[in-house]
Amino acid sequence: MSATALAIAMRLPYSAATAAPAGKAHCPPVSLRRRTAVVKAAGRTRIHRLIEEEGTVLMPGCYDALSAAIIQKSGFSAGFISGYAVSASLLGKPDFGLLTAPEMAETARFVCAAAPLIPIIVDADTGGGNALNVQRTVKDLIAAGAAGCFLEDQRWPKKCGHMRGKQVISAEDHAAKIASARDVIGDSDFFLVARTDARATSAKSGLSDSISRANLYMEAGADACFVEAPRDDDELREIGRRTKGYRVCNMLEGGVTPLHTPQELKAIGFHLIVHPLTALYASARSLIDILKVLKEAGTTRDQLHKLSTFEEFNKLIGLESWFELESRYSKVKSSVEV
Ligand SMILES: C[C@](O)(C(=O)O)[C@H](CC(=O)O)C(=O)O
Ligand SMILES: [Mg+2]
Repeated sequence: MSATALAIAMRLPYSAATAAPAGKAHCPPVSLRRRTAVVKAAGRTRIHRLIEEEGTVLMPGCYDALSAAIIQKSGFSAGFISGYAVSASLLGKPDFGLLTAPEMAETARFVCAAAPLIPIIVDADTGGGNALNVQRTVKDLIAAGAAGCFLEDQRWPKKCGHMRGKQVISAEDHAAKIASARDVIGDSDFFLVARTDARATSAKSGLSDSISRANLYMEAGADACFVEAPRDDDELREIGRRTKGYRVCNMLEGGVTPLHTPQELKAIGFHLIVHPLTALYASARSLIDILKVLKEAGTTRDQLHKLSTFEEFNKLIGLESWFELESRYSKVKSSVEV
């Protein structure tokens, strides 16, 4: 029996089943590791605390430093870096498995620095490969300052959860990836969401398959599960009833899942509500509209109300604090010269 299968059969964290034999051991004994896992499951990350305080946490998706700063300024208590949106903004390409894990980690560094007051969960897609690649990806995201990630069970090259043509890897292989992520997270303040895309693989059995997968991934060490792309309210309710632990719901404008408020989703058992594309679609809409004006009229002077003002924008990115810094160090310089 493989280590993963053993871990799953024994309902142990994968790490416990793969611990080195006594004598060579560099891992704590199984009993200790299990206890550690229990303590972590009780949840001591920023995201656990937010869920405990707020019940449901509404997380808009961002795609760069500026959109993250605006999310923080708008008063949201957490944010999400959307793979779909970064693929679009950084590469100008669809969510089709083209964005790489290092590109996302680099984006996460800029985003987390631009919104330091709120925890940011990152879309890690499939984690960049197998269980070993997952460890590198998660380490890079922790180093970038991220507060957690989503890790999905699609076969690479993946696609946006609401597109056709998705495939998934075996449940056991993804459980191993979740266990491997859990091991590398250790004591870091990092929240692990296991996503399954199995709903789309069969109209008949997709929902029950994705619910069993979500529960398996929870046992492998995830903090929350995310069944992607339920089709209607009955399916949302079934996910709320039959999956374990904290649950993520994806509210994609134009996707296959009906849109709901956090209160409505709370009532059926969801905790983290992602609006991954609201900011991206709003920016695209407003760019399309104003650039049309500029192209046709050759000026924006009659449409200035559609733009952020010079003052408003400079305030948004904290210009005054940079003037203050500049003057502080100019004084130091001039006193040295005198
Ligand atoms: C959440 C998501 O993974 C993302 O990249 O933002 C996407 C977006 C979406 O289409 O809702 C996904 O669901 O695959
Ligand atoms: Mg994604």
